[in-house]
Amino acid sequence: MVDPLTGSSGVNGHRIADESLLNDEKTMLGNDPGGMLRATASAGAQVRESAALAAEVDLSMLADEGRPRAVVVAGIGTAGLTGSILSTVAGPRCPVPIIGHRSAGVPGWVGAADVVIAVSASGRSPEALAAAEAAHRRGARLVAIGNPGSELEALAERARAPFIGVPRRAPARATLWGLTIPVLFAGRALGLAKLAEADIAETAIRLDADAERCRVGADSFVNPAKALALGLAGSVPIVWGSSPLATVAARRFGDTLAANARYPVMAGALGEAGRGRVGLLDGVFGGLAETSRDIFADPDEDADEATTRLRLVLFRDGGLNPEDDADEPVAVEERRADAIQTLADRRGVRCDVLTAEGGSTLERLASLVAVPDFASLYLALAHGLDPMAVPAISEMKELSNPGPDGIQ
Ligand SMILES: O=P(O)(O)OC[C@H]1O[C@H](O)[C@H](O)[C@@H](O)[C@@H]1O
Repeated sequence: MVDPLTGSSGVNGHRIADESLLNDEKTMLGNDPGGMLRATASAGAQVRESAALAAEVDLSMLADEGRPRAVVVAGIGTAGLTGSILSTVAGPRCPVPIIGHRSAGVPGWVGAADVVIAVSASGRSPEALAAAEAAHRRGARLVAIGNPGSELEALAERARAPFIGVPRRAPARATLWGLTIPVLFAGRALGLAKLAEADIAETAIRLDADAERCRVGADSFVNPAKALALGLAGSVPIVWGSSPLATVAARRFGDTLAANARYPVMAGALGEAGRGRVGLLDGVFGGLAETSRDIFADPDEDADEATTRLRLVLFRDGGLNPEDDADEPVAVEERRADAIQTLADRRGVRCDVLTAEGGSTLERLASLVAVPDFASLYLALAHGLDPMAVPAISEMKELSNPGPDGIQ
């Protein structure tokens, strides 16, 4: 139990990342008592399990009244990210707006013509519960996704709305795939997202293969997640995505780096960053920090540890195929991605590049999420931090929720 009066209680770990910890399997597992590594390695299994669970639920009533005016995906944190994923999979030509709603309830305009997808891993976030309630009250079509036996399930039952139960075995942020697949099933039932069984299977296979490459026993030389984590150690990471799909992955990495490794991160779309935030490369953590570096020094041996530097992680999409019907031609995205690498290079800001692979949107997204998910855990573990227990999150909840007697 965290003592709310002493803000740093429960916080331990080392300020400087210790590379040797990442080759010490026993210590790593000891620092991960909640099993975040195991939960993250289950991504492929989550995809298969959720697909089987979602297939058992009759979602036909969602499409009964025809195409909705809008779809609102309501949920917070990881649950909220599933809305961005649905919108990415539905693609730029989706005829219906798909809107993520990350605060309690639903937007004021939601009514009988709309569909609300309420998502909560625990099945009890006030945001998703209020959304499900509001959807029911306003006569919107509702589907709820989350922990079986939860308040959310009870609410869905009362509203006579379909509920897809996703067993909760880990914190929400390690259940991304378990939550995502049912949201995509709902999108498919509405005729808005293409989701072939083969794409689901291929995505699960890719997640399994990446989990294998990133396994705890594989050392930093062959483990892409450990290598990425060590590159980021001690830096201020900037994570930019070259396309809408790559930006979803970039934001996900921002979330996991913050919650698991407790690093401050700037994450977003490269197109937008290019109009403002790219200026960071010239600043005190970027070009200015780099000009003081000894250019003959071994780049991997940073003598000047006191200087905090930016580290750019660029997620490149590359485009699925030339007839991709996105509004922005792939060539424009590619040129912008090349440009940012040149800018970083000119200033001595180091840059990691991850390029999407795979045949479907879902698989390509998975290819950009899997390794960074593990990297966020390894970065936590290199600092001796338990990636699951985040005292600040519990403390925040304690301080901001009313006590049993109603006094805050
Ligand atoms: O998915 P839910 O159970 O509704 O949780 C939503 C969010 O709640 C908490 O704030 C957790 O710290 C987040 O990691 C989580 O994503």
